[in-house]
Amino acid sequence: MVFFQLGLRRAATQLARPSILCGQFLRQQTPASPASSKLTKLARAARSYATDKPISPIAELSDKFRAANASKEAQDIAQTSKPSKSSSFPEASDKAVGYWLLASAASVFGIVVFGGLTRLTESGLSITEWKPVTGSLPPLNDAQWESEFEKYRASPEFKLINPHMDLSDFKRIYFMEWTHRLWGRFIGLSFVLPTVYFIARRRVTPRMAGTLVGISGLIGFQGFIGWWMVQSGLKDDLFAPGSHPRVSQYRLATHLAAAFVCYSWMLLAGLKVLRTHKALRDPQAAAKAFKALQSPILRVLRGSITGLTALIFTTVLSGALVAGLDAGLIYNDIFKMGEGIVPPQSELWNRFYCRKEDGSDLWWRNMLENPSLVQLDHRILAMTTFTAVMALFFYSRTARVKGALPKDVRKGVNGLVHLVSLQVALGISTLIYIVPVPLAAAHQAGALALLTGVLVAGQRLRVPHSTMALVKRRLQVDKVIESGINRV
Ligand code: HEM
Repeated sequence: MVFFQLGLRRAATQLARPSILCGQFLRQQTPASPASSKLTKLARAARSYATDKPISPIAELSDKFRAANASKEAQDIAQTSKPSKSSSFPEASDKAVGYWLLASAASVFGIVVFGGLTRLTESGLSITEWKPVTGSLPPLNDAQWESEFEKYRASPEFKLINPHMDLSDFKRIYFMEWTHRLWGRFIGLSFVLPTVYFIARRRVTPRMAGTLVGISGLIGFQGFIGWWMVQSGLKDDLFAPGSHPRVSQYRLATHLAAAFVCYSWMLLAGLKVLRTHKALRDPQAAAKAFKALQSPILRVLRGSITGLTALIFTTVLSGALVAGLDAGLIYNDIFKMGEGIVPPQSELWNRFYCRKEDGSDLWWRNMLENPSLVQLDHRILAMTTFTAVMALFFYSRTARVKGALPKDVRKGVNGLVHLVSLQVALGISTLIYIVPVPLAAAHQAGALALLTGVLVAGQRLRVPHSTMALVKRRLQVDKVIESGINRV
C-alpha cells in the first residue's frame, strides 16, 4: 500500500496530465470502497482517452471524467488542475494541423509548377506593377485593359520581343501572371489565418507555433522576392540593343529556392505532427521502432541522406540558373556538347563575363552567368545526384545495413531510385527536344518530387526528441493506470 501510494505520488508530480488526475483520484479511494466500480470505469476512460488522443488539455480530460460519471472529487481535481493560460499549450499539436500543413505544402507544389509554366510561356513580365491588395482584381473593363496594355507596351519585353502582340495575346499572358499572383495571395491567407487560429486556440505546441510563424514570415518574404525578381526584367538598361529582356537568373534562383524551402518546411512539419500521433496511438510499437532507428549501423545512411538532400538542393539551384539563362536552348545533344564531350576551354572560361579588369572574377562569373558552363554544371550535378542515389541504394542493400533498416526506410530509398531516374529522363527529354513547355514543367515538378522523396526518407530515419519523450511518458502513464486498475 505504501509502495502504491509513493508510486502514485511520484507519478502525480512527474507524469503527463492524465496520470495526475488518475493518480490523485486513485489515491483518494480505498480499493474496497463502494466507488470501486466507478473507479474502474474512470481509469479505463482515462486510459482509453490517453490512447485515443495524445496529450490533451486538462479541461478536455475533465469532460471525459464527467462523462464517465466520475465522483465529485475527480471533477474538483480536474478543475483545480487546469493549467494557467500561459502554459496551456498542448504537448502534441492537433492532428488537423498536420493535415493542413500537408495540404499547404501541396498548394506550394502546385504554385511552383504553375510558376514554371508562367515563365515558360513568357508571361511573367506582363504585369508591371506590384499592388498586393488592389491587384487581386484583374482589369474589369476595356479602359482598364487598355491602361494595363499601355504599361506593358512601354516595357523592354514588349519593345524587343513582342512588338506585334495584340490585346487578346496580352490578355492571355496577363491572366497567367495574375493567376500566379492570386494563388500566392491564397497561400498567404490560407496559411496565416489558420496559424492565428491554431495558436490562439492552443491547438499547437509552443515549438510548432514558432514554426508556423516562421513559415508565415517566409511566405510574405516570398511575395517580396517575386516582385524583386519581376523588377529585374523591367529595368531600363534592358532596352539596350542586343540585350534579352528577362529576369535576373540570380533572382529567379532565389525565388525558386525560397519556394522549395517553404515547401520542405511545411512538409516536414506536417509529417512530424502526424508521426507523433501515429506513435502515440501505439506507444509500445513506436518505442520499439525508435530503438531500432538508434542502431549505430544506420548512422552512415542517415548522414548520407542529409548530404544527398544538400546535393539535390544544389542541383535544383543550378537548374534554376539554366532556366534563368535559357541555357537549355543550346547544346541539345545528350552525349556531346558541340564537337566534344564538353565545350572548348576558351568558351567555358570566357573573359567576356568578367566585370573586373584583372579577371579575378573569371571563374565564378562563368560558373553562374555563362550559359555553356551553367549547362555543363547542371549536367555534372545531375549525374552526381543520380550516382549518389544509386550508391545509397546499393549501400542500403548490403547485408549489414539491410538487416537493421526499417521497412518504410527501405521503401523510401527504393522510391528515390525511381524518382531520380524519372527526373534524369525528363531532364534529357527537355534538353533534346529544346525545352518544350510540358516537358520543362514536368521536369520542374520532378525536381520537387525528388526533394520530397529524400525528405521523407530522411524523416523516416530520424526520431524527433519531443516525440520520443512523449512516447516514454505515455508508456509510464499506461503503466500507472494499469497498476491502479490491478489494485482495484
Ligand atoms: C537529377 C536531377 C535533376 C534535378 C534535381 C534537376 C532540376 C532542375 C530544375 C529545378 C530546373 C529549373 C526548372 C525551372 O525553373 O523551370 C531544371 C532545369 C533544367 N534542367 Fe534539370 N534537373 C536534373 C537533371 C537534369 C538532366 C539530367 C538534364 C539534361 C541533361 C537536365 C536539363 C535541364 C534543362 C535543359 C533545364 C532548363 C529547362 C527550362 O528552361 O525550363 N536536368 N532542372
